[in-house]
Amino acid sequence: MGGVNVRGPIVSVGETRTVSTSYGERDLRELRVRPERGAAEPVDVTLWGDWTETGEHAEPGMELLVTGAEEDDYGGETGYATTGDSWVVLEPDFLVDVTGIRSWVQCPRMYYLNKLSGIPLNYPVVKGTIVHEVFGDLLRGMDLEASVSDRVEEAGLELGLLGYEPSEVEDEVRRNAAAIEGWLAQGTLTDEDTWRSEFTLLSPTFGLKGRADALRRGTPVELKTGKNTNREPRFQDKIQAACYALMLEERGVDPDIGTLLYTKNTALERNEESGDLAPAKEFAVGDGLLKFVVRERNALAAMEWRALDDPGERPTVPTGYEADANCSYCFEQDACMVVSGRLDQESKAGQVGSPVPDEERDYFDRFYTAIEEERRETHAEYRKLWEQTPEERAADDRALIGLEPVSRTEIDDNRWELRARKPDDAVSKLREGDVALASDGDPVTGHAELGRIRELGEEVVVETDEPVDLGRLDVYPSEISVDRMLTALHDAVLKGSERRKDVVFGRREPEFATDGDSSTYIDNNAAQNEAVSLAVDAEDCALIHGPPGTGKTYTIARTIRALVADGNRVLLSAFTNRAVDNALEALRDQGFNDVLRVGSETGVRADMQDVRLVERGDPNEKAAELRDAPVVAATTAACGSRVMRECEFDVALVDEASQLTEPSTHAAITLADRFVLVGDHEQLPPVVRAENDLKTSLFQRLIEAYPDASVMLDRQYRMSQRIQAFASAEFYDGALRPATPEVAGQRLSDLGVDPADLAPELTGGVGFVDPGGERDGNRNVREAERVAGVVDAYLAAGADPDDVGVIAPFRAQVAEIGRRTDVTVDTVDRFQGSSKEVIVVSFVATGDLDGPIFEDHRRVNVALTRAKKQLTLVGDARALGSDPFYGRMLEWARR
Ligand SMILES: Nc1ncnc2c1ncn2[C@@H]1O[C@H](COP(=O)(O)OP(=O)(O)OP(=O)(O)O)[C@@H](O)[C@H]1O
Repeated sequence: MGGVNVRGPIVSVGETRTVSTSYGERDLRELRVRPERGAAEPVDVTLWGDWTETGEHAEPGMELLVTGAEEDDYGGETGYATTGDSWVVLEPDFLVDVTGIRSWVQCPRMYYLNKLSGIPLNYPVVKGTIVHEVFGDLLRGMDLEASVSDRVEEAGLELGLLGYEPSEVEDEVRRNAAAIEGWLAQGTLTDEDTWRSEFTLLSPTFGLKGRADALRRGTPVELKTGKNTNREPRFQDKIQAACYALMLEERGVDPDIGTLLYTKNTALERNEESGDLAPAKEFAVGDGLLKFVVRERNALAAMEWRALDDPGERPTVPTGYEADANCSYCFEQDACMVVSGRLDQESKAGQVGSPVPDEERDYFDRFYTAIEEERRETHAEYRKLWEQTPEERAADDRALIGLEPVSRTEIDDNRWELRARKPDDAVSKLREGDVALASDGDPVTGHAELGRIRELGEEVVVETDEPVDLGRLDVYPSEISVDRMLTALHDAVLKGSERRKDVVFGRREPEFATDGDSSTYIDNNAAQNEAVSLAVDAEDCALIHGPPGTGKTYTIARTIRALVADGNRVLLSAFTNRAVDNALEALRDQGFNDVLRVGSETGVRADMQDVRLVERGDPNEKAAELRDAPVVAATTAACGSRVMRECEFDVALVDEASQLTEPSTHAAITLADRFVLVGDHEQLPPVVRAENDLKTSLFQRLIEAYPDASVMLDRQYRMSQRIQAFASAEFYDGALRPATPEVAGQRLSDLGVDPADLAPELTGGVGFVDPGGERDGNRNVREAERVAGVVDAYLAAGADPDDVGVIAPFRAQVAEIGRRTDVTVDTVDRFQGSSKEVIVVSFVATGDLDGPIFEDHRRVNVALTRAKKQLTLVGDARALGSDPFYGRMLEWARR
């Protein structure tokens, strides 16, 4: 490709004109752009021919990329023009999923509706998934019969919920698989190396991402479980395969054909169907088609840009008029009309139903925008994969680089175990159990596979579908939580009970039954008892505010037992797997075992595996397990899965609710008639990247709106009197107290440590140490050394290493300290929800205060409330003293 690349924000957009050239009449459109991403002086860029259509979607402020442009100087001023080799891309940083383009070319409104409603649980979807799995198995050389029965069994739960018997599904899958087998057996397709299944592709140039079903000799193959008796592939299917071809071209492969495999064709009866029954349909991947794909992608990206950046009254959404589609043939027509009618949106299909009240419509619009902003931030994370050098990415804790591949071993299920040696000092955000991008060293243009991290010690162990020489492991910024927030928002407004909506949308105060029943649930803690009563009596919702160590988990377990005893079916949910499992453990401790844990094998704690719902098995049994369980426990993320969205409950109880965005909370509570939220809005808020309404939890909003629907647990079972005093005064109006004299009077000496062996500032419950030193970026080496010294002093005085923990505000400092000690060192976010006998906090800052721990006092609250018997603060007294809040903290610590 010759020419130059021009990239930058658009300043102005001209009109399309037709001019006579030596090639005849041609259209052109001029855009003014600030190249070098806005750093350079504006220049004119002329889009020729079909690219003028992309120009129609362009608006000032959008980012434009033109590749292979040629310089032209009209009237003395240097400008650029597209050539025959050029690509024109609008908003290249907006990463469109290939499946999104596929629905967009059918109808832009279908793309929008799919985004809102997600992938529902229905038979074609489940069957499609099974056939895809079988396809992958066959490519990897597995026996057909074995694969079919294995994959059908694996889908047991979903099939059961849909009322299907394994034998009928197996028959149907077998018939579909015959198409695959027949095709694989054809001719020369025996050389294994020419095949790849499930290929993850990311395109920085075209702003595309996706996962191709398979590659055959470098050309894309897509599997469709429907029929197609035309000679040609269906248009939208072709577009999908063409997207993958485009991304392959960017990597230097030049696919000239694409293949669609319509597996249902082999299942058709020849005497009843006419037409071309061959399952495999190839098409030529021409330049014209690829350019069409890019133009469609540009139209989509422009719509998404307008949804956020056009100062219209409501976010722009597609109406369907953009497409020349016939709505009466569309499968989505009903859903389309309902969404249009209820949300009062313009739609080609028309509207049914009456609009939801204004406050709900406004809420929908506001959160739709907030979620899309978060999507943009997520895209910015993807971008770092190619914009940052490997070293920058490693320094940012987003990658482990310089791994030395040790082995690649095929394990059961045709999966691969990759092993590599990790350089000693490498740290990152990655944790065991995470899904990450494993690559040969370059995650974008090299060979990369998504895999799950099994071990993260001296050796890194990752499991993938295909073998990779493991040279680098990257954080993979999944869009799934954004997608799930959107479906949860859709469900919250368009589904479920009116009563819940009345409370959530501020139309009615929550109500409570007043049947005079004054059962005692907990006899040694009045606030806990009141909380259980409130939850049991709630006709809409109850809010339980639980400061650190106040027995939230204990109260949750007691509440669930009481609700079940009253005949309720309960959904137990929380932000993290850890909190869900903790609550289950508390239930077990209270003698209640009738629970079902929904979650992946790696997500669920080892001692809860026995109550975990295994999806594989007999459909009827599996469906009954889920439908009949009195208590189902799952993270809020799992509540957004297509299986959980089919479930109904009387009450949803959500722990860690103050860490959830409103839409993520909806994912759990729309599944139930009533809900109970448990949290503490004085601790960590929801973790989101965008600065918008997602930062405030539903818990916080409701507790401020309906204080009468809440109870604060005010007795804490964790900290000594001395330790809890500051948090109580600063965050809980002085209302927090030790639950018992034993809790209040805990001391270091209870651990067998003799305070006489320690410097005075390391004893007495709370202490402060100023090591001097200098903050350097996000670390302070001198302070790290001193923190390690403090830890050593506690250990030397007899403390058990398991009883000591260190909290630091930045991962760099965590690493710095981690190198010098073997006790647990982590950030505040990782420490929320846990505690230690002795905690040492490193503040890092010198001079002035900035950085995450200092900006948000709620983070400090978490850091200061993890210790039971001794809390030692290490920092620069001058820096801390420069702020009133930290000044008070210093005073307390030095007392
Ligand atoms: N009413 C009670 N009587 C006796 N012990 C209790 C009571 N409530 C809580 N506890 C004990 O106090 C400790 C802390 O309780 P729990 O783990 O439920 O706190 P939490 O509020 O969930 O903590 P976190 O702040 O970490 O979320 C546990 O050991 C628990 O058994």
